Amino acid sequence: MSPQDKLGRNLSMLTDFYELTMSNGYLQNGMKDTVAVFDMFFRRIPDGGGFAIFAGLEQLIEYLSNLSFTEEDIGYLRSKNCFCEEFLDYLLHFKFQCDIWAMKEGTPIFPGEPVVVVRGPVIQAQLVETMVLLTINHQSLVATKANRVVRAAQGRSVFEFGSRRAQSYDGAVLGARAAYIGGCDATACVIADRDYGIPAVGTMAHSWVQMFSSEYESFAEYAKLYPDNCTLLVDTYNVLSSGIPNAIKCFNEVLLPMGYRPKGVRIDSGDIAYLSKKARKMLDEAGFDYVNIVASNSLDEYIIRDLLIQGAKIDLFGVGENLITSKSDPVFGGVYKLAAVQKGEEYLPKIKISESIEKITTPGFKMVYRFFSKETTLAVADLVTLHDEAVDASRPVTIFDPIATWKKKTLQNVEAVELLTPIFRGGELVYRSPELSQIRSYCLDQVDHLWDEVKRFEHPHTYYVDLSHKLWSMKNALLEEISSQNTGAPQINEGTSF
Ligand SMILES: Nc1ncnc2c1ncn2[C@@H]1O[C@H](COP(=O)(O)OP(=O)(O)OP(=O)(O)O)[C@@H](O)[C@H]1O
Ligand SMILES: O=P(O)(O)OC[C@H]1O[C@H](OP(=O)(O)OP(=O)(O)O)[C@H](O)[C@@H]1O
Ligand SMILES: O=C(O)c1cccnc1
Repeated sequence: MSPQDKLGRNLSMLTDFYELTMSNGYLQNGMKDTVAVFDMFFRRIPDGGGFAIFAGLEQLIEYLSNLSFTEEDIGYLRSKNCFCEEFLDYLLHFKFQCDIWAMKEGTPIFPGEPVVVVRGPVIQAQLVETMVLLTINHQSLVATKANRVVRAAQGRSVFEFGSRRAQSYDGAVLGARAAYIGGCDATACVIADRDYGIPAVGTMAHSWVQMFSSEYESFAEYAKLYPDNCTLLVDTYNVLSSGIPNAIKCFNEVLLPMGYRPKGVRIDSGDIAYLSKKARKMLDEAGFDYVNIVASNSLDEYIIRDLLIQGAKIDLFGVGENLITSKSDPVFGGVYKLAAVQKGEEYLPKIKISESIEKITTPGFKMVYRFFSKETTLAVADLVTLHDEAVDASRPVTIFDPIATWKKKTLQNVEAVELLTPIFRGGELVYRSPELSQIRSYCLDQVDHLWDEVKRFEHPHTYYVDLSHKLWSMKNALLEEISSQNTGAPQINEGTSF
């Protein structure tokens, strides 16, 4: 039987066709065992935010640990009439051999820095591109969005309610996982609880209320069944003249006599600020000041922020479609680029040229450090270095903007933390993913170590991601070399790659 993921699927063939044609080509060109280094990085933070959250590593590990090809897969590939038998045999006996370094899940990440580095035989390092990008792009997108929503809620709980509007199964289940990493407290998605241990929660739908001859009866029957977990949906008919009075009646006549404390009411339409304030007053006056008010209905970080500015009395937010699809900015544009090729003991840097400066890749086999101020404990800058370059933070470290090089900053009294952790060595897994709840706590803690200026929604401060002097010099030398080779020749075209 072929290895499977949590939903019973073998995802080894989830790769773009060109990965296979290139890998087949590398083999036929005698380059099969040439060691290449690829970086995954992203260029733009969704929603104009100041940082993103790295997520999806566990699913990438699962995929890479299970990477193997069945006779059926090989038969299918053979039917395409473009792969040589040697390549098909290579796939049939595939054994993963790459080294991988990655950020830990939950780490705040910034444009331009490698978040995953893959080093290994190019035939393999090429093949895994699609899944590296797919898993990390999706979950980082949702974790980033969730973290925005959670920050807007200012300490109030956020429940992820998005399964029904997610883009398919993995969008729902792994979206719930990513949302939890980003700081959501719970999910409505049952399988996400069963398989990932994300607390599953729920209230009731309008259909439940509509199924009974009266709103009160629907509340009373629900309360009798679930007395210790009773949140009533109060907006099916009229929140203030019907829903809240019936909820109070149900609490008094059903739950209190049973010896239970009611939990909450949910408002899912109308002017949520206005209704929540009125509902709070009514509940308080009836002696239920401890009953939570839950709000839902196409919420996002901006509406939540606005509701709180309006003084809405909401204890808990249920957020679905805008979170699970990251509707306002639904693409996390992480890319996977060749950075170096090993030659003997050396790494030949590889660069991808572009007309736009930001799109020129940073060559070389690299490492990323984050500097934390020992005084404030806040993150002050990231430094991308060559992989084996030592960073001595015991002395002042001068960093500079890699484009506007005159912009310099000297960091003193800082601690340097290596951000890329070894995940695979020679194809062997050397990393154990923490429990999901630990990843979530780590994420929230790391976000606490960012400056408020980086965290604001509008025009956040651009966090420094600089290159070490060695790396910057190497990149510039390469650019000089390329431009001198092109002297007299037509302009360097977009797409020129060395
Ligand atoms: N006080 C408020 N300030 C800002 N946005 C709000 C406020 N109250 C509700 N909203 C948001 O306004 C939108 C209202 O959506 P919509 O026009 O569908 O109204 P509705 O109340 O859901 O109507 P319906 O009764 O038909 O369901 C939702 O995204 C909701 O979160
Ligand atoms: O609006 P979202 O942020 O996506 O949150 C999830 C929504 O899903 C439910 O509505 P739906 O109309 O699907 O079912 P219902 O009949 O229970 O209201 C729920 O009442 C929320 O409004
Ligand atoms: O439990 C809920 O209240 C819920 C679940 C899914 C979607 N909307 C609401």
